[in-house]
Amino acid sequence: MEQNLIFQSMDSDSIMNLMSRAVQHMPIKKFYGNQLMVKCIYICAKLRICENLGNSLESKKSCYDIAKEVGAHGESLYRMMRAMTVEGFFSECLGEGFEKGIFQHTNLSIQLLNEVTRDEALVHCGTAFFLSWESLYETVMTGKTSGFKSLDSSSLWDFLKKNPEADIEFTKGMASMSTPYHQNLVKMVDFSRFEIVCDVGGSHGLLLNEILKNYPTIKQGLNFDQPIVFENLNKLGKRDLDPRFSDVGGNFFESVPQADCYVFKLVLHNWNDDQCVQILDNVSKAMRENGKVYLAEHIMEDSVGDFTIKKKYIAWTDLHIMNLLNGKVRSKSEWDKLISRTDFKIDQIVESDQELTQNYIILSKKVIHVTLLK
Ligand SMILES: C[S@@+](CC[C@H](N)C(=O)[O-])C[C@H]1O[C@@H](n2cnc3c(N)ncnc32)[C@H](O)[C@@H]1O
Repeated sequence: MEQNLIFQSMDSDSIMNLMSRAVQHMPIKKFYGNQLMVKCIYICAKLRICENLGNSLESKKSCYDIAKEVGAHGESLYRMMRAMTVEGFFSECLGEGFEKGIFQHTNLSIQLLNEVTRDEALVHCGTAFFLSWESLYETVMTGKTSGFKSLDSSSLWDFLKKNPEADIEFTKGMASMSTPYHQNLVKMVDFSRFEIVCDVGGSHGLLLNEILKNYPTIKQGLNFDQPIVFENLNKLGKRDLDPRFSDVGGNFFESVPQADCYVFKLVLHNWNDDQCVQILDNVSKAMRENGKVYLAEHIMEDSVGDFTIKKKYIAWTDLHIMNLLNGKVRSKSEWDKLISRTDFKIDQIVESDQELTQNYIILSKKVIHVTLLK
């Protein structure tokens, strides 16, 4: 009420000045549009708007021509791209000699020409992740993972099972996000003494394939995941895989194949402690003598000091996993507590010196001393 009276006594220029100063003094407002940009980026990735615009920073094209080629509605696409220019994503060619709706790339939009970046954008900005945030309120209020409820499914995996297109986007996105770290992960530890290596929840199988390429003495590589993942993956065509590589479909809550080395990359962080104990019990039952388990995971650290890219990534990943997957990014003491409930002990933690590569938590079976009583 009081504020309205102030506005009434001011001319419109002063009101604009006041408003723009308010925005400057309230940096909180810069976050409000993030969800809109996420959706716009998803649409650009999905419809390959950026490739259609051209393959260099100099390329220019009418959004109405793009709309025709991708089957979108011209004026709506124009208004979406115009809004994105405000965030520096595309620039609109304005002024003499330009008809309405001609756009040019910027340093942001050009990034979506990269297939890996596009795959990541499709997952991060895609339906499953986007909708799941709708239930964060419930997760925070109840302490129970609720993100999947917004997907009208009993879990993320159930949603992916029902939506083959989203499942393929998820698997391709995981492959794109994983690949940059494979070289480090293969070299950080020595897999040469193992005969059968099983990548549990191996999805696309690219890490296992890299392990096989680097360790010629390994006899067999088993890529273990849900059967539906391989069904969908194989629809994309033949994969370029080592002859020792094979996909094995199954459910790690029931059993895992026999092997002497088990790799789990970004798998146990998706599950709560009880579920992890159940999975590791199945590994314990199947593991050959002197076997080892390699958990490739991020480790939660105290948030003292600078907020590095790694800390930011881990903090958001943890929240995302809490809301959607019933898991967490565990600290060293949380790993100690969890592993103490299993047949395993932690042999060693091999920390990566590369900012976003996971660390290895290496497990072997506890030695059980049996005292024979006479
Ligand atoms: C976050 S992805 C990790 C994929 C891969 N390890 C990577 O880092 O790129 C988790 C994987 O666990 C698989 N998974 C989920 N539930 C499973 C189950 N019950 N049995 C076997 N695999 C499962 C998913 O299909 C998915 O491929």
